[in-house]
Amino acid sequence: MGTVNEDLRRERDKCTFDITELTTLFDGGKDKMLERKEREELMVSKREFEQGVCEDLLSHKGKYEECMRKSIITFGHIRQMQREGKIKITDYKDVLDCLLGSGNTRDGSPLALHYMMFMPAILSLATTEQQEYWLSKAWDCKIIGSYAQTELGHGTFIRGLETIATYDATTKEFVLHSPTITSYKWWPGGIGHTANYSIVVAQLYTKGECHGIHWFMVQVRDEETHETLPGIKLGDIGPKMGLQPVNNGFLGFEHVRIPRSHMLMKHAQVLEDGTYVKSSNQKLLYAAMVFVRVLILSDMVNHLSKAVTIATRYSAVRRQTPVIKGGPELQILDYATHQHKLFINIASTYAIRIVANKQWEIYYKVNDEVANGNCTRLAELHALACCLKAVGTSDAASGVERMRRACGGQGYLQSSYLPQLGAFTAAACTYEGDNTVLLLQTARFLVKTWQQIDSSSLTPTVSYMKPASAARYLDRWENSVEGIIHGLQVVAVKKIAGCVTVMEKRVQSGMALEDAWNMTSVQLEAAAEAHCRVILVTFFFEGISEWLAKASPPLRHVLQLLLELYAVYWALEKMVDLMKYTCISGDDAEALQSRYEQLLSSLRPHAVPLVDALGIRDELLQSTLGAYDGQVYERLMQEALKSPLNEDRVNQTFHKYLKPFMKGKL
Ligand SMILES: CCCCCCCCCCCCCCCCCCCCCC(=O)SCCNC(=O)CCNC(=O)[C@H](O)C(C)(C)COP(=O)(O)OP(=O)(O)OC[C@H]1O[C@@H](n2cnc3c(N)ncnc32)[C@H](O)[C@@H]1OP(=O)(O)O
Ligand SMILES: Cc1cc2nc3c(=O)[nH]c(=O)nc-3n(C[C@H](O)[C@H](O)[C@H](O)COP(=O)(O)OP(=O)(O)OC[C@H]3O[C@@H](n4cnc5c(N)ncnc54)[C@H](O)[C@@H]3O)c2cc1C
Repeated sequence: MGTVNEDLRRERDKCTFDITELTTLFDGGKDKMLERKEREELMVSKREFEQGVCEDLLSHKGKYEECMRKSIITFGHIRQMQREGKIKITDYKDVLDCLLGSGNTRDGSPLALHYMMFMPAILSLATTEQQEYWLSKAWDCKIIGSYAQTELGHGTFIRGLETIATYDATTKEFVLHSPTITSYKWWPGGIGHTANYSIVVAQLYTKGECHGIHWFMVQVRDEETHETLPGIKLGDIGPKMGLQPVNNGFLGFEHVRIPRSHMLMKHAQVLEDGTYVKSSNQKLLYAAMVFVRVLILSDMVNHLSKAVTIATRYSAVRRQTPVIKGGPELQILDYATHQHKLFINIASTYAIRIVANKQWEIYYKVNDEVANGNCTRLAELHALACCLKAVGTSDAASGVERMRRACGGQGYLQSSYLPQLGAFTAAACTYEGDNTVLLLQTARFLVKTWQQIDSSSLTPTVSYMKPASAARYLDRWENSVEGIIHGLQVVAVKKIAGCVTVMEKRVQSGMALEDAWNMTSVQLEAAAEAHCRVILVTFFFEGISEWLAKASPPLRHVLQLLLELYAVYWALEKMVDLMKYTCISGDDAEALQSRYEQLLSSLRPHAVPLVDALGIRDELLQSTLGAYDGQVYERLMQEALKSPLNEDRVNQTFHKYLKPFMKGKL
């Protein structure tokens, strides 16, 4: 729009640090930042995007069709980069990170699953030969894939899935069948109208024996006509809370035959004669889910970055209520309550980016070990990915909701883009494993770790449990980031130990272990969350320390404030636990509260620069409230005028219904 809003300009004039320096750290280095900018420039410079209609105003069908048009431009570009060797399948995590960050459809993409689940599942579950065959086709988009695991009857309990794959040794084929309505696949993204292949999860039967769930490549549509293949029943599941164009669908099979080679056989195999060869570790079959949970944490950074950018810029522009009679109205960013809403989420954005990067490092390390036959850290990785996916998506979802409220009524408008971000993050709390269920998986690992604490050496992410369980670990409270980490560690350990004690008592009183677990599961979920808080603050602390070593003094100061705010915020949030389990005193708690308020004031001048440094260009932010120039009122009006209801001065319903009603004729 041109001129920058005066208030926003003033905020930027006061900036004390080099914004590009921070963007470079956030992006993971200068090269990565330049690559991202170049990629985004190419994507948004495509004129075809401009010709589109506003997606928010379209029907369910219209949204799908418009998003398909846009996605093809995006993915055409990605394919071009891949053909030119600029992105490689070997850096698949980077590819996904880039795609998700640079996605420029408003409400998801029908091709999202192809990249987010179909290809990762091939990478995790297919043999080298299968990968060579399927990945080259998928990577080049010669085929488009979906991932069909969840069924109408079962999402969480995957061992209870009902789809059957029976091996027929005479024809060397599997026969896929959906025996009940509850066995219909329900939710696979892209299956509605986009994908022509899908990875399907089904109970494997061979030689009359069931071997549990396995993963199969199934063609569902003709490659030329896109017509559904015989025996396949599929369709769209209808409008959702958000992510309309993701094209989630249903899928059923009536005795559909696929070749033996279409079972993904990296970990377990069915030989030609029907002999089943078990995986060295059956949980390796769940590898794709672990990868995607790790990916989801990275994706939360994208959504939260957008939400805090929108809300912070808007809060600098928005003025409301003079504090001194007759004085100017304050920028809402100056209210401490508002800073309390905003700044923790800015800090969370940076924290989740750092933690997500650290989680990727662990993921690749453990994966390398597994490839060499060492599965020692598999359970730890699973527990880590589960709790970080659960707490990360939950923090992002509540953060986005807080940002929506921070924008008052305007945040409720689709044109603000906050409702869509809310729908993205809400969905992430459910998909790839409901958050409660995932936290209980982590709890299971923590309980086992606690029970073996004296007899075995602890893996790195739980190594704090041993020292933190010692009576003298925290005999003096310290109000510092390290002190808070120690306090949170003690809370986590005592909560886990408490759960074990409660369960043991319940079992001793005659309760079955399963019932004791269920009855204690509210506490178990909280214990897993407490452990995850330790991980989040610790990884953020370690990651910021690495950034501090590279940063110039003015930036260092701001990063330290951000880290401290994050730690103090969570200490205050968890004060009841700290009071219960550690030696923190009422005076320490008061001092922390007062420090928190100081931190809000100290961060106030840096708020706009901190979100500018996230580097989201307007075309990707797509928000009336969050654009760089802060011309919010002009944009709001411009978007409102596009409403189809404004096309007629008098809507036909006036004559048809309202007028007769007002005249008492209806
Ligand atoms: C890139 C595109 C660009 C586009 C650009 C343009 C657009 C830009 C914008 C685009 C934005 C995005 C758009 C939207 C995309 C939407 C994506 C949505 C994707 C979501 C897909 C899905 O949603 S897909 C379905 C996932 N559905 C689940 O996720 C089920 C959960 N349910 C379980 O996952 C199991 O059911 C559960 C609980 C483990 C129990 O499994 P179970 O019953 O077999 O196991 P048990 O509990 O008995 O546990 C037995 C022992 O196994 C251990 N163990 C268990 N798992 C283990 C593991 N993985 N690794 C190691 N160990 C493991 C455990 O710890 C126990 O260990 P121990 O015995 O030693 O204690
Ligand atoms: C937007 C979106 C996209 C999706 N995309 C795909 C896809 O592409 N492919 C695919 O296969 N699936 C997909 N899913 C499905 C998703 O993976 C499942 O919805 C998810 O795993 C939860 O399963 P469910 O819906 O059966 O919930 P349920 O398992 O029925 O859970 C319902 C409630 O019961 C609780 N609960 C269930 N079991 C337990 C337990 N053991 N202990 C305690 N509480 C429990 C849960 O916490 C939850 O609150 C998608 C879902 C969404 C929303």
